[in-house]
Amino acid sequence: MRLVAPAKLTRTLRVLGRRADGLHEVEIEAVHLALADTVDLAPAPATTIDLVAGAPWVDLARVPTDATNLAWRALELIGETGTLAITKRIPVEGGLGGGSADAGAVLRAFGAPLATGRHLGADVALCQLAGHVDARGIGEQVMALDDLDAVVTLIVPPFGVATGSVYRAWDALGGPHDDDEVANDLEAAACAIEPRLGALIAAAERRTGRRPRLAGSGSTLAWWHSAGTLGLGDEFARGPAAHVTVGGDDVRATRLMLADLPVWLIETRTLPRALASPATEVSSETPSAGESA
Ligand SMILES: C[C@](O)(CO)[C@H](O)COP(=O)(O)OP(=O)(O)OC[C@H]1O[C@@H](n2ccc(N)nc2=O)[C@H](O)[C@@H]1O
Ligand SMILES: Nc1ncnc2c1ncn2[C@@H]1O[C@H](COP(=O)(O)OP(=O)(O)OP(=O)(O)O)[C@@H](O)[C@H]1O
Repeated sequence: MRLVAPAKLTRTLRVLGRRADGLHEVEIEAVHLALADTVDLAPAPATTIDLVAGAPWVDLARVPTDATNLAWRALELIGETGTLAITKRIPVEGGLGGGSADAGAVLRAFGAPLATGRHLGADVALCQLAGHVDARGIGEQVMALDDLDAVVTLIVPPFGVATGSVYRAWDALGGPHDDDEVANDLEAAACAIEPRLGALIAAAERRTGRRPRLAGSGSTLAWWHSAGTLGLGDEFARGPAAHVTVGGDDVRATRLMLADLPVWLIETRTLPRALASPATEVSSETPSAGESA
């Protein structure tokens, strides 16, 4: 069984405050993208994980292959075992819910109730539901919204940001809020702990005239525009590229230097909820290791 595990992208992320247990109350509107991991699952008496890098920006060294992998934990939670072959395309620690996506895909395939994955992570129910989602509480109270059709352009920096550190920085900064229509209350906190993010946002705004916003807790940045609209369309004509197709939707990517950092520029689009299902066709072509360096 081949499962599609789409990346989640927050459109608005408001942090309402810190609870007594240290977790934060949030209000999130998020979509899922054609940029997706695939999880090939086959029944077996014991669980094993095999990882494949499905895109050159994926750092497999940071993904566990033991019982701490969120896909393995999801299987364990519902009392199943099997071989999991995960093709990672979602950047690791990119704020796009990579681990939660894989766990959510496993839970969705078995029709587990949405509350099942809450102890695996605040984002797991959101990823299990897929499509366009509203999330409240610590992110685990989810509601399906009508599909939202949009093209997005992502900047994937050569570093990740740990979610817990970003929420702690939000507390330390006194809980800043963001008035933008595409608000992310965690952006200032992420920039405080990772100054290269602020430099990338400024360089990206200078280059395109539009400010990209932080995805979730970062480190990915996102514009809700096509690369063409941003004047970046020509970037895809040269240099090493990666190409992924999910349900007929293309994900195209290329290398770019921004603020003296080598980043990946990825154009993708929102994936309707119905396509986050086992029958969806997924394929990818990635350049050789030499080209992707
Ligand atoms: C930033 C978002 O990804 C936006 O969708 C989520 O709010 C975080 O979801 P997640 O990555 O699934 O987060 P978890 O793995 O559950 O939590 C990682 C850490 O982030 C902090 N955390 C997470 C969610 C939340 N509502 N409040 C928090 O304070 C906690 O320190 C927690 O230990
Ligand atoms: N299946 C998985 N894929 C990726 N990372 C996993 C997986 N299972 C566990 N992890 C762990 O989760 C950590 C966070 O990776 P992930 O890509 O989920 O971060 P993220 O996208 O920033 O998360 P979020 O957006 O949910 O805050 C990794 O460093 C890794 O150790």
